[in-house]
Amino acid sequence: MKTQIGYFASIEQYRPMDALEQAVRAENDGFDSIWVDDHFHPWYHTNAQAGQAWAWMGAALQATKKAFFSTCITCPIMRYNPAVVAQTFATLRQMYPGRVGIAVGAGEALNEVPVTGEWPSVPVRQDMTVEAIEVMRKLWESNEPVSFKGKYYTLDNAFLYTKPDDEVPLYFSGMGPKGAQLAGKYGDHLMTVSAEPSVLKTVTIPNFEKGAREAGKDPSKMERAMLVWYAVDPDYEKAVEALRFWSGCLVPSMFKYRVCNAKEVELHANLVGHDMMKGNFMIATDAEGMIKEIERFKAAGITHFCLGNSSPDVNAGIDIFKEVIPAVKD
Ligand SMILES: C[C@H](OP(=O)(O)OC[C@@H](O)[C@@H](O)[C@@H](O)CN1c2cc(O)ccc2Cc2c1[nH]c(=O)[nH]c2=O)C(=O)N[C@@H](CCC(=O)N[C@@H](CCC(=O)O)C(=O)O)C(=O)O
Ligand SMILES: CCCCCC(=O)CC
Repeated sequence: MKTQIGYFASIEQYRPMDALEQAVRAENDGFDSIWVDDHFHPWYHTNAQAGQAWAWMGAALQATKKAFFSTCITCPIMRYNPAVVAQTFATLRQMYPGRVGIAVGAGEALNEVPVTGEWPSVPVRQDMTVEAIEVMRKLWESNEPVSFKGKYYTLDNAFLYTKPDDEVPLYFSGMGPKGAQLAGKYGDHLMTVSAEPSVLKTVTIPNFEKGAREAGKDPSKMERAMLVWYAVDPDYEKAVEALRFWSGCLVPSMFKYRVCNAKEVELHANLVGHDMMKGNFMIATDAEGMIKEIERFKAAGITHFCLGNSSPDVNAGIDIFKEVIPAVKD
């Protein structure tokens, strides 16, 4: 499978219009795809944003010409009703044929708790995600009104009047072994996030392949996408520190507990050391260093990169890819 290089235009880290300008620049520099975070509260408090992802996608699709777009990722189970998620992405894909996908996952307390007050366990949220996908696919595929009574969701003669000519490709996020297996079974492609190459090779990807085979699919035809943050700067330590905004994502308890306050996440994020950041993010002083970083994850099985740019000079962090992309594409 051919390697694809995507740009993660963060509307948590950057103002929506700045992220849109980054997306246009990234497309012009040769990125294949643009991904956007779907958040209610952000992963840091100071100078953070949290724009609405679908509103941003409509504007960014219109401002670009050919790049593929997807959220990275949408949780379709609580603050959003899956039928409305299906309607939104069907509309976008009809308007921009071939250019729109969706990535889904079991959610984060940061986004679901502030507006629902609910936070079910991981296994329950994974089960809800699987049922939400069933709801979305029924609506995308049916030529007749759909009635459905599931464990979590109900459709009563629901019909999508606005549909694309083909189905919306669905990436399923799996961070843990069970999540990865579900991704293979119920997703069209895998999405994962900042995992170490050894974990990808021995846990995430084998479980994803197992799930795909259980569903009778050929995993070699499915993408393995990964969101990973990077910073490029001639001063290596400055590049590491520029990734501070995302260091809360490296704290496992942020996923286990009901942490929904960005100020609290920031307190934990500020305690993460440079060693941990160096192991989990891509850090380089020049194009050659970035090429090596991408090759490291390609060797572990990643085929589609969603690269979150946290470089001190954001535009330089995009333009360096004019040199990187031709070198890493097969
Ligand atoms: C927590 C793990 O669950 P998993 O289903 O594998 O992954 C969950 C993630 O997909 C979501 O949280 C996702 O919504 C996060 N996310 C995101 C993910 C991604 O790959 C790329 C980009 C993004 C950006 C983004 C996200 N979410 C948003 O809402 N918006 C965004 O923009 C996990 O570890 N699962 C394990 C099982 C863990 C478990 O059950 N633990 C139990 C204890 C078990 C025990 O002790 O025995 C517990 O914690 O209670 C697994 O194997 O699946
Ligand atoms: C390990 C981090 C997973 C979540 C990342 C996220 O929500 C940022 C967009």
